[in-house]
Amino acid sequence: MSTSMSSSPDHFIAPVHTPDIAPVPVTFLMCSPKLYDVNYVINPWMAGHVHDSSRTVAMAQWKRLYEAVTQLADVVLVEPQPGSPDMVFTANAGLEHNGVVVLSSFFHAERQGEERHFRRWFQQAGYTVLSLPRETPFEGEGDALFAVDGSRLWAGYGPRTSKSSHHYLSEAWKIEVASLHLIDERFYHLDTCFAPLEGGSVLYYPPAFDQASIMQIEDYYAANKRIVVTEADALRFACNVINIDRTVILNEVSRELSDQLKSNGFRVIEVQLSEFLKAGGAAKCLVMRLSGATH
Ligand SMILES: NC(=O)NCCC[C@H](N)C(=O)O
Repeated sequence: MSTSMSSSPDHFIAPVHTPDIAPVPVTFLMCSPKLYDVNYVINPWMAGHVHDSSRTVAMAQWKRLYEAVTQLADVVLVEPQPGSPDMVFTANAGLEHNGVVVLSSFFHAERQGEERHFRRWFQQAGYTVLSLPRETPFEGEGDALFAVDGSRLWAGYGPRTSKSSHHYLSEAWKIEVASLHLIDERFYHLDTCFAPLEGGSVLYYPPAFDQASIMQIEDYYAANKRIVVTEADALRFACNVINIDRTVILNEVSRELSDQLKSNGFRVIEVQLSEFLKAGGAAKCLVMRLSGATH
């Protein structure tokens, strides 16, 4: 079922139909890099890398990530589509919770073509799909992350997602949304600089946020629960982690950070993802968390 959100938040109608989806522990949506390329520049990472990535190397790196994820969770695949080279970054397809997907409304025209492919996939899989107006950019899980206890949604805004989209997210799941302002173009999505982790800790790079946002993060997470990432590790996409129970899967990071994660009780799996960094993404961008799927 597809439901369209009206252009005015006042007229937003919450979904009335949630399909029966058999719950599975955790499922991730991934997309093969068969058609991956850096074709345009919509973030600072892509500058200087147009057509500079190797699809062969990207495929080998993606397969290692796929294998690591499938050891711990189910993976479902969406078919890559010609003309959508960034589709491999399925985190940006939308945000799903309880069988409801709020579909992304991409800021850049270069990625807007992905929307119909992801919409079709979610509809065929039985999700209720909600759409945002074109003038309300929202980039899915790239900019919206649930607190691990589900008590709130952390949502980024600034370079891509608009703050006005957060109201829709709050309405979709009747959940408190904490809005965080991203102020560094290199960290243009929330999932490039912030990761709530199992056990109630958080991995983050403070300079990516304005002061009010840092205060919100620090009000929520006690000092001993905050794992602050250095700029060098942030630039290795250290915050871009796939967290499944006590395991974190991420790009190669410093020994210090890896040891810190281990001393916080995490098993650390590092997968080299250099080809995807050229487009501005890493481990977490390459998966979308789903609470249920029909196939
Ligand atoms: N950070 C993410 O969640 N995804 C990476 C998206 C990379 C893509 N080239 C983009 O700029 O939208």
